[in-house]
Amino acid sequence: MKKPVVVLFTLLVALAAVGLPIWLAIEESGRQAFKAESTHALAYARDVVLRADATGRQVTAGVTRLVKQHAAQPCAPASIDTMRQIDLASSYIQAIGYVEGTQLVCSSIAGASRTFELGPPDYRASTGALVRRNVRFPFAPQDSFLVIQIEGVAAILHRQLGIDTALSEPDVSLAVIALGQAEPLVFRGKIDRSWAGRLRNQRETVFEEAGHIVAVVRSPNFTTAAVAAVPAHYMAGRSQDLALRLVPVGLLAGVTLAGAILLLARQQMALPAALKTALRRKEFFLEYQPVVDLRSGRWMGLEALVRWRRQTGEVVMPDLFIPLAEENDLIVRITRQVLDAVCRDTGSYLAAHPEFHVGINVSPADFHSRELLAGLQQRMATIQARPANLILEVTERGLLDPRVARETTRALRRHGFAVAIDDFGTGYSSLSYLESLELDYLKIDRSFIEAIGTGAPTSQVVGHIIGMARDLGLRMMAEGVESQAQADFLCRHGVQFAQGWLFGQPMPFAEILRRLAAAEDEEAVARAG
Ligand SMILES: Nc1nc2c(ncn2[C@@H]2O[C@@H]3COP(=O)(O)O[C@H]4[C@@H](O)[C@H](n5cnc6c(=O)[nH]c(N)nc65)O[C@@H]4COP(=O)(O)O[C@H]3[C@H]2O)c(=O)[nH]1
Repeated sequence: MKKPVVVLFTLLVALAAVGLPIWLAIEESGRQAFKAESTHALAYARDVVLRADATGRQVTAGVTRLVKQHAAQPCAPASIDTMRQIDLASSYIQAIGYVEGTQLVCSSIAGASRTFELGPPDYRASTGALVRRNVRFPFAPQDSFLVIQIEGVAAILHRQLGIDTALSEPDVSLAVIALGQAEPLVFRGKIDRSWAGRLRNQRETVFEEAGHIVAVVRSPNFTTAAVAAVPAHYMAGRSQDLALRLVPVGLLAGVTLAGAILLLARQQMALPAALKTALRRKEFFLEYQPVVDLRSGRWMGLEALVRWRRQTGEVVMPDLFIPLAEENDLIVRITRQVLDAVCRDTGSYLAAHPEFHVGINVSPADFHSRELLAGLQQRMATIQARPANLILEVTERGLLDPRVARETTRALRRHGFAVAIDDFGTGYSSLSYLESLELDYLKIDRSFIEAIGTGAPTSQVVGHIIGMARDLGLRMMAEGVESQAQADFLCRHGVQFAQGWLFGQPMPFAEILRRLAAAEDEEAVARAG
């Protein structure tokens, strides 16, 4: 990616990193405010259900008592006395009386001396009760009453009873609704007739509609429901309060995140420059990992692995900087320094041990560079080693261009260098393509070695790779061998060489020399004994 694109992209990501937590904080404030107002509305609706049910129970009890005791003479003085007792004992029933037709013929209010016209009922409930929503009496013309008539007994209820809650919040609307009826039994404020329908089969529900947070709660005892509607501006106020607390936290998190992104991006963008400086200061050094002959257990070679020691003392591993060096056209210069280091470290050992080899990783750019072969020849001559001492390890990525791959591998081998295909199995090289190349070794990637004996889908792949290498007449090296079981499996299946932590981790060449010398001493002792 070009630098301006990277800068623009980084800035966009940093901006998103600031904006996203703020947006999330605002969203969360809204969500929490809705939750709080839902709880608020539900509390009112549940309270109204409790009151409505208590009213219903008192009405049923009053009616049952009157019918049981005075059905024969409902307007006799004894019945009027019972009516008055019911009145006094009940917290919700205003008055109770006996009805004939549409007339209240006697009641706890006026005894049997005065009758009152109630008018026709508004509807008959599913329980058989007749309901009049709006009855006025001549002695209290300013008030209207709810009258529930069961078995000839009428209970007179004040329309505010049951919804005389939330007095400190008069803009909260409340209602008791008989399910299936369009008009509420009692209500205050603005109630939409369709709200009760939103209950469906649920016991309670909450939703936001028409500028209100609406809660509807079904009565567990009667075919009624209570509705409470809290104005949405309550939520806005609460949301603002929450946002005032959450947004600064979001802002802080966003700015920290954006700062971290910018810092990382700066470091990333500074890395190519740092790599150039590292090349100038020669900050790269090598560690070597032993490669063993699986049958004899002897070390028959090494793989050179580059590391970068920064001025701070920090050692950077190749997985982090090789891809960057490849992207920034610096890899050929790094390979040059790697070759110099290999010659410096191993030169005299290789000159004295013609059968020993060192594997060197070459990137696609090295493989395409004309200077690779000449540079190798010149260095081998200087240290008086044989080209066969070096194995050039190239990944499938480096062999993507068939023409270059064929020419380079042929030229290298003609001059005595060995070529290995590295990390085999991670690319897409076909058998026929590999057949057309001149190669010496096939290195089986660590991921397939890891899978041996695990039952993982890739555990079968190693067998196919071994078969393929055999068909191509290539010697095999397994990478990343960590257990004796893996080593035994590979040896049994004809893999000749292996490297991995089982045999030795990458180490400085001085340590390699010490171990090689110790092994030689042991062999000498064994021979003498
Ligand atoms: N978990 C596990 N890991 C093991 C085991 N045995 C070896 N390894 C690690 O596996 C990697 C083997 O090297 P690679 O496949 O060529 O993979 C190399 C190679 O592709 C690249 N690289 C290293 N040195 C150079 C170099 O000089 N030039 C180029 N172009 N690439 C290099 O960097 C990669 C990583 O190198 P390292 O970090 O040194 O990691 C090394 C080595 O330390 C084991 O038993 N278990």
